[in-house]
This record gives sequence, C-alpha cells and structure tokens, in this order.
Amino acid sequence: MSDGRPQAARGLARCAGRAAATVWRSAPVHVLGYLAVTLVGAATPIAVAWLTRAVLDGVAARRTGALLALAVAIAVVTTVAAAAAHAGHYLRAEVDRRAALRAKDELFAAVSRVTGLARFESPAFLDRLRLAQQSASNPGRLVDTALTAARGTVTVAGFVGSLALVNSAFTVLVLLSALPGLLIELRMSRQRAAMLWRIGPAERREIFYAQLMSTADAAKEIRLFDLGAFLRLRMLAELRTVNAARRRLDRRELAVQAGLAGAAAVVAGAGLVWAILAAGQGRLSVGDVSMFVAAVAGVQAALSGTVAAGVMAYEHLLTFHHHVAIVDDGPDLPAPGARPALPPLRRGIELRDVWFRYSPDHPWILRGVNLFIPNGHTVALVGRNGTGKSTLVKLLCRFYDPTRGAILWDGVDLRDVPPEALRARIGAVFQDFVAYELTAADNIAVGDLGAAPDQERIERAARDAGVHDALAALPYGYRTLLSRGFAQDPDDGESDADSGVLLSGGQWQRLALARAFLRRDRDLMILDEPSSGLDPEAEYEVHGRLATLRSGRTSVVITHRLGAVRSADRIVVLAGGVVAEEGTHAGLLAGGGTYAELFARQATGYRDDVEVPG
Ligand SMILES: Nc1ncnc2c1ncn2[C@@H]1O[C@H](COP(=O)(O)OP(=O)(O)OP(=O)(O)O)[C@@H](O)[C@H]1O
Repeated sequence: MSDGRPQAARGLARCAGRAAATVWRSAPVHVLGYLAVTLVGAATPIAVAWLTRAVLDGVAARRTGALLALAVAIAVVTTVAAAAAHAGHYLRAEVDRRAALRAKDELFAAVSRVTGLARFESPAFLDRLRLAQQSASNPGRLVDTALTAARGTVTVAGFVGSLALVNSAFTVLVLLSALPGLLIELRMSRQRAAMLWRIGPAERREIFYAQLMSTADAAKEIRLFDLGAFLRLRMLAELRTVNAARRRLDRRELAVQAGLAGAAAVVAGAGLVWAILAAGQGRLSVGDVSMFVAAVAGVQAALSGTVAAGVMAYEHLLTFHHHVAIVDDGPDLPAPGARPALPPLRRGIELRDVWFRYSPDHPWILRGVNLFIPNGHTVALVGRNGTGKSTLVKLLCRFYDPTRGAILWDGVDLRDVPPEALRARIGAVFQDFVAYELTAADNIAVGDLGAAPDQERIERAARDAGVHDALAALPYGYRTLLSRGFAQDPDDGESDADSGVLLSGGQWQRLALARAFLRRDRDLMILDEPSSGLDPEAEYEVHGRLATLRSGRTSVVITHRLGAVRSADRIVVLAGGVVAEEGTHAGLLAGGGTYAELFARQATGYRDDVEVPG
C-alpha cells in the first residue's frame, strides 16, 4: 500500500476512471439528466447576452416591433434556466447519494476481505481508512465538478467567440490571465491533500477522545476519576493542531485568491476603459459595449468557475485514491495455494518451532513453541500474564501467521488453507468477546449466521450456557435489545428509551458462551478465559457442560482458574515464550514446577480463610 503522497498522473487517471465507473453504475439515468440540465445552464448566459444586445440595438434603432418578441424570448430562456437549476440540484444530490452508497459498499466489502488483524493495528491503514470513508461522496462530487467544468468550458467558448468579434487581442489576454491561477490552484490542491494526510493521526485522536467522552462504557471511570477536563483538553489540543494546519493553508489560499481576483479586476477594468473609448469614437455601438462587458465578465466568471471546479475535482481525486488503494489492496496474509478447503481434523494440530512477534519492532512473544494438540483432547494453556497464551490462539485462528515455524492441521500448513475454511472449523469465545448492541437472539445467532439459526437452536445454546432464564425474563424476551443507546420497541419499531436493557458481566459472558455453543460441532473449540466473570457455581456448571458437549472433540482452554483445568487431558504451561511444562494435573503437581507453584498459591488463597465446619 502506498503512502499518502500525491499520486502520479497515471494513478490519478485510474482513480478518475474508477470514480466515473462507480457513478455511472450507480445512477446512469440521473447522470444523463444532470448532464442535460447542465448544458442548458451553460448555454443560458450566452443566449441572454445575445438577446440583450439585440434589445439594446433595437431600442437604439427604434425597432419596437421586434422588442416584444425579444423580451418574451429572454423571459422564456431565464425561466427554463431557473427550472434547470432546481432540477440540477435534485439530480446532483441523488447522484451523490447513490454513488456514495456504492462506494461505501465497495469500501467495506474490501475491509471485510482483510482476513488478519495486523492491518487494523496499523496507524497508516487506519488513517487511510478514515480518509477513504470521508471520500465516499467524492465520485458523485466528481461528476458535479466535472460537469461544472464542462458547463464553464461551454460558457467560456461561447463568450470567447462573442468577445473575439469585438476585440480578438483582448480575448487572448483574458484567457492567458486565467493560466497562472490554474497552476497555482493545482499546487494548492496538492498541498491540501498532503495536509489532510498529515493531520490524519491528530484527527483520529480527536475522534477517539470525543467518543470516549460520549460512550456509556467509559462514563463510570471518567466520572469516578474526574477525567472529563483531562480528556476534553486533550481533545481540544488535537483539534487545535488540526485547525492550525488547516488555517495555515487557508491563509495561503486567501492571499492567492485575493491576488488572482485583483489581476482579473485589472484586466476587466482595462477592457471597460477601452470599450468606452471605442464607443466614444463611434467604433462600437451601445449593444456592442453591453455585449463586450457581459462577455468579459462572463469569460472571467466562467473561467474562474471552471478552474475552481477542475481544482476541486483534482482534490477529490487525491482523496479518492485512498478508497481505491484500500479496495485494490492485495490480501493481507499470503494467499493460499490451490487447496480450497480443510478436511475435518483427524490426528491433531501441531505447532512446530513457532516464533512470533507482532512486528519487527516488537519483542518476541513466542520463541520456538513446540506443541501437539491431539484430536479429541482438551488442552489447557496456563501461565502468567503476558506469556502469550491469547497470542497463541490467535495464531491458531490465523489472525496472524507465525513469524517463523509453522502450524500444521493434520500436517497441512495453515498458510496453505483459505482462512475462512479454517475458521469454519473453529468455535471460540475470546477473552475480549464483543457485546453487540443487538437483540439477545441476534447476539447468539451471530455465532453461526451461515446456518440461519432458528429460535430453537438459539434457546438450546442459551440453556447450555445457563443464560436462558435470564434472557427469557427480559422485557421482550429474546427480542430485547441489549443496549441503552439504540432503544427501540421491537413490536412497533418506535424509539422507546425503556425497551433496551444491559446485562451483567457474567450474563454477557454466558451469552458469549452460548454464541460459541452454536458452533459446538466444530473441530476445534477455543475458550479464552470463558469463565472469568462467572460465579463459582456457574463456573462449575459451565465447565461440566462444556466437558459433556465437547467430549471427544478438540478444545484449547485458557484460564487462570486452575481448578477448572484439572480435568484437561493435557496442561501446557507457557513461560518465556516456550512450552515450559506439559502434562496432566497430577503429573505437573508432582513435578513441582511453575504449575505446581501457581496451583498451590491459588489453593492456599482459598484455604487460608476457610473455617472448616465442625
Ligand atoms: N496486538 C498486539 N500488538 C502488540 N503487542 C501485543 C498485541 N497483543 C498482545 N501483545 C503483547 O503480547 C504479549 C502477550 O500477550 P497475550 O495477550 O498473548 O498474553 P496472555 O498470556 O494471554 O496474557 P493474559 O494472561 O494477561 O491474558 C503481551 O506482552 C502483550 O503486550
């Protein structure tokens, strides 16, 4: 993916082609209609200028008979022009809307095609994504600016012809006077695009602070720690940085615009002086003077409008290239070879000398992990905080590829398998599972949308996770929205502040488990801290149910509650980026290593305060 520097002409031409295709495919009829009314708008000032000239010459020659017809013609032309302007407004807005819809669809389809997580942790990608989102309306606007430029060109051509009839040398001067403006404006556009890229990180941080201050999730801590002023000042500091960059450019633009307007006024003034002198000497009629003045003003206005539109189109293209870059970007993880699918697990999953770090600038997290997860077994991953347990399961899901070494599914390297084929064989509850602001039923159904889960399956999964009773007791049962921010009455769709509810932490965790239970038949189940928020009774119950449901299937469980992993077929202790210990609960206790130490510490924590009854 390229950086944010202005694109070469070929790149811009490609972006223009893509924008034109987006617009044409999304609203062909509206584009044609807009083109038609634009041409009408372009021809109007020329027609009015010629008709006015005829009126003035008619008045001077006292040809009153023709004057009425000319007046009617002027009225008709201006009425049609006004109607065309209104129709143009509507058509332009509709083209914008339709093209933006298509561009957003294209963009987010591309974002969904990103299979790994690394891009979402890259500031450059996030900056580009934000600019690409902002440029979704650009294809529509490009049509607008292109047509404005076309209309301006038609008007310029018409007036130039008229002006040339009166004074050809002056015509050349007027045209040439627009050239420096065009070049300067194009340069400013490039500077503007570069500035937008530069301020991207500050703008994203400003949005981050603003969102933090507006969400319920952060509201507790912000109030308790009295962070309001701290966050607001940080947000304002970012905004000031952004404003300063924009202001610098606006000021430069203001100076340039003032210079250009002054030059245009000098040229127009000189033309007017010449015309008056020429009329005094009898070389121009009154109508000619009127025509000349209208033509100079018309050419200058149309030229500056055309230049502005062209420059705007250029600017739109410079930002739209971020959209094209994301849509055209290749796969983030190396694409697999010919293997289209992944067969069911038979023997097991092997991590062979797996090394991993999040980027070349980050420290090694895994330093040569060798581990075999036999099919049908439950393997528990334990270890101190930050030893790489969650990282390891992210590699199992191929959210990242190992930096060195390989992960083999029955001997097949995961890099040779399409990520979606791998993920179709996995069920998971992640430590940082998502609490979707959707209904309770949808929150479970998202676990397996491919199978179009029905209410019966959803309820069964909820019962298995021990959350059915809580969900059934909600105001609208499973149809209740689990959000206080998007509250909506499910019966009539009306906004209803009291219709949404929030679940407790443990209830959310059970719901996430229910989501995973929809995928209970998958080859591999990953449970990263599945019970940290559950009460002891629920934890015992959920682990028991998991053991039954998953019996004979492969599972990887991460937990710090060591009591819950006693029954695992194999317990693996990660430390220092490698497998430090491996064995059964009894074997590891007998070994007296890290596991035995962690287990003993946890067990004493429970025992110390317990008064044994009797
Ligand atoms: N996306 C990331 N980018 C950079 N570093 C990361 C990322 N995710 C985790 N790390 C780092 O990798 C290390 C291992 O993190 P990981 O979450 O795998 O540990 P863990 O063993 O699951 O810890 P815990 O028991 O606290 O959940 C940590 O030092 C963490 O800072």
